[in-house]
Amino acid sequence: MRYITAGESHGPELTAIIEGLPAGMPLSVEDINHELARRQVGYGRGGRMLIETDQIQITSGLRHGETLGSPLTLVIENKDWKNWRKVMGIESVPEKQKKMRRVSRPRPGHADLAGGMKYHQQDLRNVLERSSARETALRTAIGAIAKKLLAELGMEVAGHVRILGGIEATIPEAISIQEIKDKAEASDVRVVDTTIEQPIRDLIDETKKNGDTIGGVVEVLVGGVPAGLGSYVQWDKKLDAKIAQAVVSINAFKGAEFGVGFQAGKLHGSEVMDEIAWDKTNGYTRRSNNLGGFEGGMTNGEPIVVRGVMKPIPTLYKPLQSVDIDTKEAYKASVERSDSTAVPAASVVCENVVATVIAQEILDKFSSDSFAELQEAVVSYKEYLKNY
Ligand SMILES: Cc1cc2nc3c(=O)[nH]c(=O)nc-3n(C[C@H](O)[C@H](O)[C@H](O)COP(=O)(O)O)c2cc1C
Ligand SMILES: C=C(O[C@@H]1CC(C(=O)O)=C[C@@H](OP(=O)(O)O)[C@H]1O)C(=O)O
Repeated sequence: MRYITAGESHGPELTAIIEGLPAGMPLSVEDINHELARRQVGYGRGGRMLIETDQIQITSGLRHGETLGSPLTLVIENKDWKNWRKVMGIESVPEKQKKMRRVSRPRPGHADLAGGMKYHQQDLRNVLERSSARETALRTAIGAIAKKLLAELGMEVAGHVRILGGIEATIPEAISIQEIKDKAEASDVRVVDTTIEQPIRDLIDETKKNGDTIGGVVEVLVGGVPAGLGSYVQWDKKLDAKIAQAVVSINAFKGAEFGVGFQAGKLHGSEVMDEIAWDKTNGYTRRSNNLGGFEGGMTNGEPIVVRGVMKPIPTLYKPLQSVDIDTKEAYKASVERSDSTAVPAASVVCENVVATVIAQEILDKFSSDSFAELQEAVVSYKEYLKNY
């Protein structure tokens, strides 16, 4: 399964084309809209989310609630477009109009300066429109389809915020993936640990008042994944590496780790490796899941546990020092309407990009022209694993 996304943040709409979904998979607009709505909420977001009500239009690849196996086209309208028609029009316009909302003082941490230099652009809006995380609405929509596919095959995905602006959540050890899902859903900062909800909201308010921003760490868990997805035989077949790429490709994400992750550098082997056990009902199991479900670039049958770190939002209402690209004089960076933090929303994006990579891997491994064929293949593979 492959996909491509298109669309500017303040253009008329966002579009994605997905190819390689099996035919006959049940899918509804509601499945996708639910996920889009989850991405839009979250304490700390700016004014844009009050304008948009992201809704999917499916213009190909679906008939009577089932995929056709042909390319699926997704469209999301940008409601804000009506406020930007003059700035974002596709027709040629007089020089004066071209300068409307021109950006010439690049924001440190955003794509503005590097993008302007690379693409020979003198209006940095031509960079920021596409580098904006508005695009993550589409990746969430694609992930919603992936999640639907995974759910039909008995795999569940949950995501939550572990750290926001330095405030860290404590997670009970025995918590199930379903509980994480439900608890994170019930909170506008998407934390499972209710004791830190208010302190986080207070910190976001304080940060916003100071014209500053905060980042954090999100965690995604995937349960029910069979052992043997991904491979050690070639570097680019390693599934943990593909997931890491997907996580770090989310705007503002700077790193990914699995299981104990970077802590592994401080621990002994005896504290990290997951001891192997076997019983008749479940086949092989592990006594711990320190490696986050991966060995040799392959799933090992334990839940996948992956975390991503998001840097603070680069646009600051109290802007940092920059340089005007016309005069080369020192100026404060430009200020665009912005979020104070988007970590809760990004936890939803993270769930969805991870789900997409796993769905891609499953569609690669098993016969999947039709959904029935895929289901049968997965059931029989799981049975084989149990008897291995
Ligand atoms: C859901 C989400 C919302 C974001 N909102 C903003 C925002 O309002 N303002 C901003 O400057 N950056 C925002 N970002 C981050 C920028 O898109 C990102 O920093 C920028 O594209 C540069 O890419 P990089 O940080 O990955 O290097 C957001 C990111 C995500 C995931
Ligand atoms: C539009 C979204 O996020 C945007 C991501 C973003 C950025 O620079 O990445 C900047 C802001 O855009 P605007 O200036 O239009 O408010 C965010 O709102 C979205 O998540 O759908």
